[in-house]
Amino acid sequence: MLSLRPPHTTFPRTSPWLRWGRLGGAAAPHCLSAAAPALAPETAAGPGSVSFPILVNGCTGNMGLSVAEAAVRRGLHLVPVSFSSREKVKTTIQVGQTDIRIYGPSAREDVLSSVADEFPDVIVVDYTAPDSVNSNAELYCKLGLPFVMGTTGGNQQLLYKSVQDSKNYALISPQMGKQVVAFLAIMRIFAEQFPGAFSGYHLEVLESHQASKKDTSGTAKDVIASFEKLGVPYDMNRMVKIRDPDQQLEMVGVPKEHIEGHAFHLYHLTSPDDSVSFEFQHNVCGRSIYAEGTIDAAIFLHRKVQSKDSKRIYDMEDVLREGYMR
Ligand SMILES: NC(=O)C1=CN([C@@H]2O[C@H](COP(=O)(O)OP(=O)(O)OC[C@H]3O[C@@H](n4cnc5c(N)ncnc54)[C@H](OP(=O)(O)O)[C@@H]3O)[C@@H](O)[C@H]2O)C=CC1
Ligand SMILES: O=C(O)C1=N[C@H](C(=O)O)C[C@H](O)C1
Repeated sequence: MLSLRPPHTTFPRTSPWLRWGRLGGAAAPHCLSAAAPALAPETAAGPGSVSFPILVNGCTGNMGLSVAEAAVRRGLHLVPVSFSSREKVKTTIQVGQTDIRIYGPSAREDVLSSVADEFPDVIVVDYTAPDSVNSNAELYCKLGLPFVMGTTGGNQQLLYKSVQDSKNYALISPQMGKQVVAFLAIMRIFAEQFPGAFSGYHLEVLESHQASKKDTSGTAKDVIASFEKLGVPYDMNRMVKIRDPDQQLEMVGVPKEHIEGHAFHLYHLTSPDDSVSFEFQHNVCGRSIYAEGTIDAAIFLHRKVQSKDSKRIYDMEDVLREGYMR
């Protein structure tokens, strides 16, 4: 969403969400409280659709579970194993008709190695934790398991290097939601076409996520990279990260039912003399947009592996451009 205020309006340089809060939520983002309707299996797995094995790592977490459920809805074959960071976890999780067995870290390599033998066309999806990104990716690369990395954080340079060195296939993106992916692409193109167009402007970035989110929004970092090319330097430490549920309800305007799963982002630009301002927002409630996008990504990557495409590393812009996103 882009809003242009009339010139000669002085904006506060901090907390536009607080300003909205004071406006009684008039300009606050709107979220539907009902979850997005699930696709009927018969539609999802209709003629011409693909089916292949998919292993979702991180099924004990919110995204992992949502992706596993979406995989079943879309007619993919859910491999009945997943992993935890905890060694003593004796649990199974039921997704559709499948009981997923959760293994601890010490079993990871053996179990994944058996999966690679048993399901040679498997795609692994990773929704774990920022501090697992690199070690998990290294193992997938070592075993030649193509993977979709939805988990944010970690050492991104090292992540790309692991994939490059191993010649494994991977799709890496901090953002799987189709419309947000399109927004990120537009910002990238905007910056390429008009480098420095916002020189001298001042940028404020606010992001609000569920309290359990450990890292800074990877999506916001991506958008900021475009703003920097547009001429606006930004110190990541200045980003306002809201994790407190009371603030989210009162200041940000997150619907109560989405306090435990939301991603609200606000970018506010002001000209040097405060006479012009821009605001961009993308506000997501729930996780269905990411889960569906992740399945699109897995289908895309599966096709690339099967066709032995010479390109090995992809992002969601590739998926969007090739028309794979629903
Ligand atoms: N790309 C995208 O579009 C999106 C990305 N994300 C990212 O996905 C990640 C997960 O988010 P979310 O599901 O909300 O977080 P959760 O905390 O709900 O889930 C993460 C799960 O990962 C498990 N886990 C942690 N370390 C490991 C490990 N080494 N191996 C296996 N499992 C592990 C944890 O389980 P346990 O305690 O049992 O170890 C936990 O249940 C975050 O980085 C988030 O930023 C989220 C939404 C969209
Ligand atoms: O942890 C989340 O929830 C999300 N993480 C991703 C990110 O860090 O950019 C995507 C979205 O913001 C939801």
